[in-house]
Amino acid sequence: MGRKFFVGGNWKCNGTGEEVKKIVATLNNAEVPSPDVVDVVVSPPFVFLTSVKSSLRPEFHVAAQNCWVKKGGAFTGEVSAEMLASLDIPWVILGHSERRALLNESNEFVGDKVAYALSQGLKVIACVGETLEQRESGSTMAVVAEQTKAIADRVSNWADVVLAYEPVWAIGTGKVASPAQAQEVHAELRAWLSKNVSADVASTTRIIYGGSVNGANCNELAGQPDVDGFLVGGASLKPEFVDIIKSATVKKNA
Ligand SMILES: O=C(CO)COP(=O)(O)O
Repeated sequence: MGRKFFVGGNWKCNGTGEEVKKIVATLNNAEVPSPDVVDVVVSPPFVFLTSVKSSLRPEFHVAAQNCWVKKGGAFTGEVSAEMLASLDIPWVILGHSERRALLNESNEFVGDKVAYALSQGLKVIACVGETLEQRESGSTMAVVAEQTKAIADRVSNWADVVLAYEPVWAIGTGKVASPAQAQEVHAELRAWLSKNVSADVASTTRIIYGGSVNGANCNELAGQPDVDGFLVGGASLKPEFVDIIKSATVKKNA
């Protein structure tokens, strides 16, 4: 079926210069499956992007955690997609729930960002996910479908998109989705893509899970048929991120 496992590390707003050097050294010294088996992408804060890119082993890649919605210009404090592209930063995370919630990024704004970043040659990790309240009221699928639709309405080529399902209630809480809960939403998202985009996009687009993934729970999650990898927060700052990268072999052997 050819969906290569994908492990992203979202460092969020963490790390000093010294800490970043340590994380990079750990990753550079780790024994991990070959790049034929797993894509590894780490996402440091903007200020560390170029130094991490140049010091990280070449088969691992970097992602920005955000970029501006359109061409750069008089937008103080923002970083544009074309700046990232000009520095050969290959990936960007867009629509993370922390930005949706704290910075009021709407579905439409996130969709516009995804389309613009793709137009500039970046690859996008696009995040969707429901809050606890939404899950408890039974609207999980409606919420993630709406978020995905705002992207699908603006994007025609999905080859450079990875979809990250990150339930808000599982982020940073230690309350990981059960393998069955993750599988259920991933399968429904894939069915949504099949119905609303195309069967081909549904079968080739990687849908990764994020929310309290760690070295102890990654293998069981990776064993789910529609879980194509992870977007890891807290544990991506620790040596156990290497164990999470290794969970790619669970999928390979499944
Ligand atoms: O938000 C996340 C990744 O983008 C997940 O964060 P945690 O792994 O810390 O729960």
